[in-house]
Amino acid sequence: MEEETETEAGVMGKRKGTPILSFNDPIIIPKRSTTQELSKQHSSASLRSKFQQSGSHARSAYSSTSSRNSSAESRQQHQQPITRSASTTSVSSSSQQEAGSQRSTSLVSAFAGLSITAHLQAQERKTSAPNSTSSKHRPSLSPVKEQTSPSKIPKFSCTPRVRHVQSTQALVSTPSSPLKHKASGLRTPAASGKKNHGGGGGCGRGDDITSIPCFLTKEKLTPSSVPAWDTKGRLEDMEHLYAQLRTQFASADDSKRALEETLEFCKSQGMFVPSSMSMGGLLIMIDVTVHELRQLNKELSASNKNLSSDLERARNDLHATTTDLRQARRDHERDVQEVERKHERDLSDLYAKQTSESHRLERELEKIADQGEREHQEARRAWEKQKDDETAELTTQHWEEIEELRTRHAKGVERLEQRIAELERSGQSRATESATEVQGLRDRISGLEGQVEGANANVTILRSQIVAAEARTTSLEQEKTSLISKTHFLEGNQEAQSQEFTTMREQLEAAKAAENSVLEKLRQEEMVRRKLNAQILELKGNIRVFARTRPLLPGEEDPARVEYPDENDLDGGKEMVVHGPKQLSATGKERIEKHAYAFDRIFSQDTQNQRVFEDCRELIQSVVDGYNVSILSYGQTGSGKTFGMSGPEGIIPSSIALLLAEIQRLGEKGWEYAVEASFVEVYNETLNDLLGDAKSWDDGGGGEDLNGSVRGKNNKKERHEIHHDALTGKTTVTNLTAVSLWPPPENDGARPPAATKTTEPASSYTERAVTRLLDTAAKNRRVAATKSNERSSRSHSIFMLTLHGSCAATNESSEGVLNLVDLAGSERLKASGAEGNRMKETQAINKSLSSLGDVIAALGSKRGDESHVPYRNIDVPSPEFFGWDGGEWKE
Ligand SMILES: Nc1ncnc2c1ncn2[C@@H]1O[C@H](COP(=O)(O)OP(=O)(O)OP(=O)(O)O)[C@@H](O)[C@H]1O
Repeated sequence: MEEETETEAGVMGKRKGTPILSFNDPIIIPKRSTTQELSKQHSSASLRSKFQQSGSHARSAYSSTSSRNSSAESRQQHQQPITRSASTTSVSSSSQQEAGSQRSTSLVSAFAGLSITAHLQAQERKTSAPNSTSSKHRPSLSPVKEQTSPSKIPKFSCTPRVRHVQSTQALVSTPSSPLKHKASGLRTPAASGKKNHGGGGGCGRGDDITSIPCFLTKEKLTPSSVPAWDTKGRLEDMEHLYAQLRTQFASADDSKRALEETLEFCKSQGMFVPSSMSMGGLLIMIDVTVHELRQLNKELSASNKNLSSDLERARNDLHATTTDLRQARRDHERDVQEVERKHERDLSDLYAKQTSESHRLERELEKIADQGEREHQEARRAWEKQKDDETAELTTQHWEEIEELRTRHAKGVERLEQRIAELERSGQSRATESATEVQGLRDRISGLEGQVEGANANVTILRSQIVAAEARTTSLEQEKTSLISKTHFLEGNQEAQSQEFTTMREQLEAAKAAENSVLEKLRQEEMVRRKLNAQILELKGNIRVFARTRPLLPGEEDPARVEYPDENDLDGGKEMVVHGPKQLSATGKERIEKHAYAFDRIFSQDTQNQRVFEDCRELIQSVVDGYNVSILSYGQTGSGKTFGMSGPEGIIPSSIALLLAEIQRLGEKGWEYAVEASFVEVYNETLNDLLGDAKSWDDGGGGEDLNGSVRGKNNKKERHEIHHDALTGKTTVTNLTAVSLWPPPENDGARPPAATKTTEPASSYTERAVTRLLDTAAKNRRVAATKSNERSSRSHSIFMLTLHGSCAATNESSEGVLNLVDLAGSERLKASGAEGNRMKETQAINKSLSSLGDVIAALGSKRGDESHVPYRNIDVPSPEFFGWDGGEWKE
C-alpha cells in the first residue's frame, strides 16, 4: 500500500509537479465541546476515516458519490466514540510516528518541493528547447497509459487547481462557513485562471473549469478529433501545458498564501493539521470538511425544521393540555370546595345534634342517677330502720320470752324440788317407820319363835296345853301372817314412792332440756343481732372518714369560706366546697377557685362533740360484740383533734359511758364484762406509758438522762414493745399500765386511785376513774413537755380499751378492742421553718402519718383480693395496734 501510494504520488508529482499528498499522514482533529463543534469534529472524524479509506484504497474510489457515501459512513461513525477514531488513526499507519517526527520538515519540504519544481520548470522552460526530449522533465505517457486503463483511472482525478477552485467555491458558497471571510481574501485559482487566461484556463482549451474534463481522461486521451498521437501536437500541447503551468505557478504563490492563511485559520479554529500534510491534502480536507459541514448543515436545518415544527406542535399540545388542566383543576377545586362546604354543614349539623343528644342523655343520666341514689338512700334508710326496729323488737321479745320461760322454769324447778324434798322427807319417815315396825315385828317374831320353842319344849309337858297352845299358835300365826302382809304392804308403798321419784326426775330433765333449747334460741337470736349490726357497719363502710371544722378562736381572723352540705340532704351531706383566696386572672378579673371535697360525713363548725359521737355509736356497740375498732383523729396542729377526742363529751368519755351502759344492759341478759384501759404515747417513734411515771420515759431523742430523775419502777427505764399474736389476733404492749374500769378494781396503790366500793352506781365510779385516768395522762404529758415544748402537739396518743365478755348462760365469750387515737398535728416542714429537734420531730411525724395514710388508702381500696397493704412501713405504732390484721375486722 505504502509502496503503491508512493508510486502514485511519484507519478503525479512527476506528471503535474503538484505537491504530493500523503494519505497516510495522521489527521488529528481536536475534540470540541459544544454541539456545533461536535458536528465539526464528526466531520473531521469522518474526514479522517475517509483519508484512511483513501489511504487504503489509494484514491481509487474517491468521487463525489463516494464522498456522499463516505459522509454517510462518517455519520454512522459519528455514533462511535472519538477514542475509536483515535485508535483507528494510530493503527492506520505504522509509519505515523516516523511521519510525526518529520511532520514539520515534510510540510516545508512539500512546499519547498513545490517551489523547487516550479523553479526547475521555469529553468527548464528557459534552458531547454521546446522540443527537448528530456525524459526527466517531460511527462511520460507510460504511467499515463497505465492510468488510462479504465479500471485504474481514479475518479478523483481532477487537478489540484480544479480541486482548489471547487474548494474555494464551496467555501464561498457556504454561508455559514467560518472560511467565508477568509475566502474573500483568497485569490481563487479559478479567478486567477480567468484573470490570467481570460477564460481559457482549464485542462486545455479554455473550457469552463467545472465542465472541463480533467486531463488524461479517456475522452481526452482517446484520439478522436486529433490526429492520433502526433508528436508535434503533443509537444504543442505540452508547451501549452507548460504555459498553463507557469501561470499556475504564478498563481501558486497566491494560492499558497491563501492556503497558508487558511491553514492558519484552521489552526486558529483548533483543527489539527499535521505539518506533514501537503497542500492538496489540506485542500481536500477543507473541501471535505466544507462539504460535510454543508451536508450536516442541511441535515441539521431539516432536522431543526422538523424539531421546530415538533416543538411548536408540542407547545400547542402543551398549551392545550395546560389550559385543560387548569380548567380541570378549577373544576376540581370548585367541587372540593363544594364538598367541603357540604361536609362542614353536615358536620356542624351532626355536632349540634350530637351535643343536644349528649346534653339530653347527660340530663337523663343525672336524673336517673339522682333518682337511683335517692331510691337507694331511701331503701337503705328504710331497711336500716326496719332492721333496727326488727332487731329491737326481736331482742325485746326474745328477752321477754326468755325471762318468762326462765321464771316459769324457775318456778317449776322450785315446785319440783319442793315436791321431791317433801317426797323424800315423807318417804324417808315412812321407810323409817316401816323399818322400825318390821324390826319390831321381827323382834316379836323371834320372841314368839323363842316362846314357840319354849312352848314346844314344854309340849310334852304341856301337850295337854298344846291344843290350847296350838290354838294360841294358830292365832299367833294368824297375827304373824297379818303382820307379814302388813310388812309386804309397807314394802310395796316404797316402790311406788320410787316410781314417783323417777317421774319427778324425768320432769326435771325435760325442764332442763326446755331451758337449753330456750338458751340456744337466745344465743342464736343474739348472733343474728350481732350479724345484723356487723352488716349495718359493713354497709356504712369499714373505713369511714368524717371531716369536722372548728370555730374561730379568739384572735383568729379572715376565715376561709366553706360551703357545708345540708345534713338533711338525701345523700347525707357528703360534699363540702372550700373557696380559695381571691386571685387575678390573666384578663385582670378577680377569680376564686373552688375546691370540692367529699367525705362520709361532714360536720360544720357549729357541730358539738355530742353530735359527732352520735355517728360513732354503732362502732362502739360493735366493740361490745367483740370487734376491734379504731377511731383516729387527724389534722393540722391546733385544728381541734384533742378537743374532739378528750374534750367535754368527746369521743373518749362518751365511748366509755356508752360501753358501760351497754355492759349494764347486757349484764341483765347474762353477760359479764371486764374492761381495761391503757394510754400510750408515741413520741419520736418511742412508746411511753401515759398512765405510768413520766420521769421514767425515754425522751425519744437519743436516750438522754432525765436529770437524774427516777426512771420507772426500781429506777429502771421502762421498755415497751409491741407483740402481736397472729393466731389469736391479739396485740399486747409490754410493761404497759392497764387500769381496770369494770368491774371496779381494788386500789393496789400503783394505779390511779380507784373509787372504793360505795353505794354509788358503778358507772359513776367508772366515770370518775376515767377522769382520773385522763388527768394522769395529761399530767405526765405536762411533765414531759418541760423537756420538749408543745409535746402534746408533737406526739401521737392512743387510748386503748379492752373488753372481755362472757355469758355463763350461753357459755360464750368475746373480746373487743377500742383504740382512740389522737395523732400528732401535721405540719409542712417548709412552712413551719422547723430546725434541729423540732425538724426531727416533724420529719418523724410526717413519715408516720404518710405511712398510716398509705395503709388506710390501701385498705379503703381493697376489694377482697390480697392486694398489697404497706403495713410494715408503719414502725410505731404498728398496724396491729389498731387491730388491722390484714385489714379484716376481727370477731
Ligand atoms: N369544736 C370546737 N369548738 C370550740 N373550741 C374548739 C373546738 N375545737 C378546738 N377548739 C379549741 O381549739 C384549740 C386547739 O384545739 P386542740 O388542742 O384540740 O387542737 P389539736 O388539733 O389537738 O392541736 P395539737 O395538734 O396541738 O394537739 C383549743 O383551745 C380548743 O379548745
